[in-house]
Amino acid sequence: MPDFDVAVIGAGAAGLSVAAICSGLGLRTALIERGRMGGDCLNYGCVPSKALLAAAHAAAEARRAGRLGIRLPEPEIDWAGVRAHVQGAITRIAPNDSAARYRGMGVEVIEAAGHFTAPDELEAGGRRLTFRRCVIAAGSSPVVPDIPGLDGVPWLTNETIFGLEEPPGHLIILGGGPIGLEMAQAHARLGCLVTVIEAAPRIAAREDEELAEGLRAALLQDGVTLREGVKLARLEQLEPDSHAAEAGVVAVLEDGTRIAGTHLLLAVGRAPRLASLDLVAGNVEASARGIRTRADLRSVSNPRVWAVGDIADPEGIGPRAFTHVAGQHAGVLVRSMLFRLPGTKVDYAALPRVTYTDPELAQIGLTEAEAREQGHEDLRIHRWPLAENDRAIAEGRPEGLVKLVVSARGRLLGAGILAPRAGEMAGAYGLMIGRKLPLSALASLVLPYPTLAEAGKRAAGDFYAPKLLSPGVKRLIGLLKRLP
Ligand SMILES: Cc1cc2nc3c(=O)[nH]c(=O)nc-3n(C[C@H](O)[C@H](O)[C@H](O)COP(=O)(O)OP(=O)(O)OC[C@H]3O[C@@H](n4cnc5c(N)ncnc54)[C@H](O)[C@@H]3O)c2cc1C
Ligand SMILES: NC(=O)c1ccc[n+]([C@@H]2O[C@H](COP(=O)([O-])OP(=O)(O)OC[C@H]3O[C@@H](n4cnc5c(N)ncnc54)[C@H](O)[C@@H]3O)[C@@H](O)[C@H]2O)c1
Repeated sequence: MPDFDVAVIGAGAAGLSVAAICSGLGLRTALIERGRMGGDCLNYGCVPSKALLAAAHAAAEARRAGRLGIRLPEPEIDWAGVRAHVQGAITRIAPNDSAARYRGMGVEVIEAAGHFTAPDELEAGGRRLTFRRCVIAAGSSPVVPDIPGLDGVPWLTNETIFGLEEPPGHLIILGGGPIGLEMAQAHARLGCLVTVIEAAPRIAAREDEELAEGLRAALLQDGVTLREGVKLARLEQLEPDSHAAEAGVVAVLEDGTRIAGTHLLLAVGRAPRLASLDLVAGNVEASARGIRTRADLRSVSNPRVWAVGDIADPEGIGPRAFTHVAGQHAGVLVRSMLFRLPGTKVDYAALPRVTYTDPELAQIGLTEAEAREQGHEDLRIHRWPLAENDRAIAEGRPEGLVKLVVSARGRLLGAGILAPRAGEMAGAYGLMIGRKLPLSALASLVLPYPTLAEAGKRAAGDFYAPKLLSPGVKRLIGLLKRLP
């Protein structure tokens, strides 16, 4: 008889969801965590980043109130107050993820590092435990790139930046993906100089080019300096002298430009946390992208093992590092591991992602470029600019757009939104794509007026406009008007 029905390694978003479900279904469940309960999302990711952005956006609202005829003085940034807000948000949410709460649910929480000792056995905190099923939910950590000089300079990652006691004078950010861009706007709006260095030709390289263009304009407006399509040659230590008030870092670019900053943030991607798990002992195959699993998240090599969250690499398509994907994975596990339903698969067709800048950039399903790469032909692209949306105009925020990627037969493949709080609009598009609803469902939806969401409905309506206004329909109306 194994000690546990299910042993979960990692108490981040993925592991917590799995442990709660398993224990709720009456399984003897162990949850092994070596760091802080709640993992990255609560402690070093989503929660502190969104809390910091909220403070930054409040400062920006005050600065742009002049657009509405309200003149406010330049806001004073109380960094200690901002930090208290960020830490307060973590503290307020932490009880939901706490060891005490999970023990109360009947989960055996082991606060130690865990690793395999055999295909059906783990060691954690000096204790050996056997399991029927093991779920690896050990997450990912920031990539530390191999850059000459990095060893000799101080640097930050998402694990350390939220702990800064003073605001950075000049924050240099390596990487213009979601972490880099959210942190760039947050710090710029809180009064720091910010330079983003992005090796790819443009920031937000994965996002739709038109939407990313609008985001770029917003960041430039906030005073962020963007260096795109340029590589970092090396880093040098900046000693304090009569010119530089503070010690710091000099980023030397391949084109010879030297950028002196007080702090350096690494935001160049994530790597799965495989090293400490002793996967060989567990007969668990992995690659640099994560634990290799089948579409139902079961390990390809050890049938007792599953992987969820950032560390999972289902069918070689690579991880999708989002908290809502961790939740989706937990749902897949219920069907595949617990109920043994055949044919269960992860499905990312309707997956949303949001960069929580202002405006937010939300993408649900495929971008236009992704749809073309996947071989979809005869695509219809329908846009509606916020400049044509009454609510956006009334609120003085007419920058942004909704862009729909539609098949010739009227099936929504993807939706991109650049708008304030765009993420709040993602749900309807996820439902449309996930449930394969025809575009007419969106075009005929009655939405409250005036809302930003109407922009999507207008874009969908555009698909039908040529058919509605066709000569045939006009002829039919001409005939019908003669009827009494
Ligand atoms: C700055 C930032 C902002 C983000 N913002 C968002 C956002 O707004 N929205 C969104 O959806 N996603 C966001 N993400 C991504 C999101 O945080 C991750 O996708 C999510 O946290 C992954 O959850 P996880 O459970 O897979 O991993 P993690 O949260 O990393 O949890 C894994 C846990 O396993 C533990 N662990 C590792 N190895 C062992 C071991 N050997 N023994 C015991 N314990 C171990 C770790 O200590 C950790 O607590 C953000 C990420 C970052 C970095
Ligand atoms: N709002 C959200 O949901 C949110 C927020 C933050 C992070 N996340 C998750 O975390 C993941 C990681 O985010 P990220 O921004 O670190 O990674 P990323 O992989 O999304 O982006 C990293 C960027 O760094 C660039 N880069 C790589 N090496 C470089 C170098 N040496 N010099 C300059 N640029 C370089 C890449 O071209 C890329 O644009 C995201 O993909 C996402 O899944 C989500």
